[in-house]
Amino acid sequence: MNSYCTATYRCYDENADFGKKAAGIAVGLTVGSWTDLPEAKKASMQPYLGQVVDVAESRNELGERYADIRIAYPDVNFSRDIPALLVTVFGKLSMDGRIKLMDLHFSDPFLSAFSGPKFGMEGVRSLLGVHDRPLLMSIFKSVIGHDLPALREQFYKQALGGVDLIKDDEILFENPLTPLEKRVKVCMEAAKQAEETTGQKLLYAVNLTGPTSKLAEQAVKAVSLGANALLFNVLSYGFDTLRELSAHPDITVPIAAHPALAGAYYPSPYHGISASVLLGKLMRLAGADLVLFPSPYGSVVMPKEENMAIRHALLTDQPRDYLHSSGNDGEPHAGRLTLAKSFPVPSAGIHPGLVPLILRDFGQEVVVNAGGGVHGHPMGTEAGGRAFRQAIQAALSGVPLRDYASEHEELHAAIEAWGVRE
Ligand SMILES: CSCCC(=O)C(=O)COP(=O)(O)O
Repeated sequence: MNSYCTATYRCYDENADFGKKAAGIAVGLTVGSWTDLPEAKKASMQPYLGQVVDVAESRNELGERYADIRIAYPDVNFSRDIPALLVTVFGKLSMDGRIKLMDLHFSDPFLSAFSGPKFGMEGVRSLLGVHDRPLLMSIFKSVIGHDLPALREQFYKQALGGVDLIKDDEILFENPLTPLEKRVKVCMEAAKQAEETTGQKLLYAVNLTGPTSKLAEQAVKAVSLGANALLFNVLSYGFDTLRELSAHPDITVPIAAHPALAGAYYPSPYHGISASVLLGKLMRLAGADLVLFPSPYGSVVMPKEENMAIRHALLTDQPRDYLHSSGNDGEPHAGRLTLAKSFPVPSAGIHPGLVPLILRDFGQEVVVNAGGGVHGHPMGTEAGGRAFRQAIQAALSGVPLRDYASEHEELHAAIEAWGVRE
């Protein structure tokens, strides 16, 4: 029986016959010359022909005419990898007028080729031993041009503040002052030293950079030197690179996906790929254990409904049928598999006064993440981490931040500096 992956597009055009447009896509991105073929040839091409599932015409709030078009693509047309799927459903089409890829549905056979996140949200929690609250991540800031002792100092202060994860800045690449090998060594030493004081485990996501052909080797080396997490700029390398790293048997640490370049894809209503596909479905499918994306509250703002759609894509159960051999009769049997959940990490311009909003929208299934909001704290980096932990505790207890701050000086100072949005 044929199986299909389905793509939904929003296509803007004042005059187009959207039914014709949809048929053109279904044919053009699959068998190509359908209309010119003799009947016998048409019949033999049928299994490879895209199918128009739905065409729903409407107008937006500006009065512009559009249609949501759904096309099913036969799995037989493409190999089971993300590059092949994306080139099929949105390769040439991405350049053909005002059209945006809004959603993707993966067939079970396609999905069965992916293992998804190796750790996922629960795996990350288990590594840290924290299951009853949102996690807190801080970001190295002002690291370019600094040497190893300066980096170590910054790491140590962040760790003492009670954060669960520390990530490199995504713009920290291989450099003579703080090369990855040395960075991992000094930072993991600082993590150990801080743990003696805080009693808290910590993951350090070191930025994996350099030529694509060397990435796996670099990652394995980082892990062998003690790195316990990786940061990866997924969109500059491609989803399949993430999938390879995530599936690599010797890369035994969680991978945090950075959204750098995502703004070139999702913000326009007329072009690109929706945020929930780009930073939700595809990141999870490719194996990101944590996914960073702009929040609706901070300095780089994404509309709330898009944020919630990403959240849904990262967290919702996606049971899938798959075939495996039972080992007894050698026959394939249907089983049930679910991709592990990816931890949502709404980011950019986050400060403690925003924590109640983050928890309201994401519940406990979230990593609160901040760079400037930690290091820019009036009492310093360590106090910055504490202020966030206090804000999380207040929000979990249902206590207004200002009330909680009356007995917690770090939170009080953060609120004085940046205010509260509840
Ligand atoms: C746009 S999401 C990525 C956020 C990020 O990587 C970052 O460095 C944010 O830093 P901030 O000082 O704004 O917390």
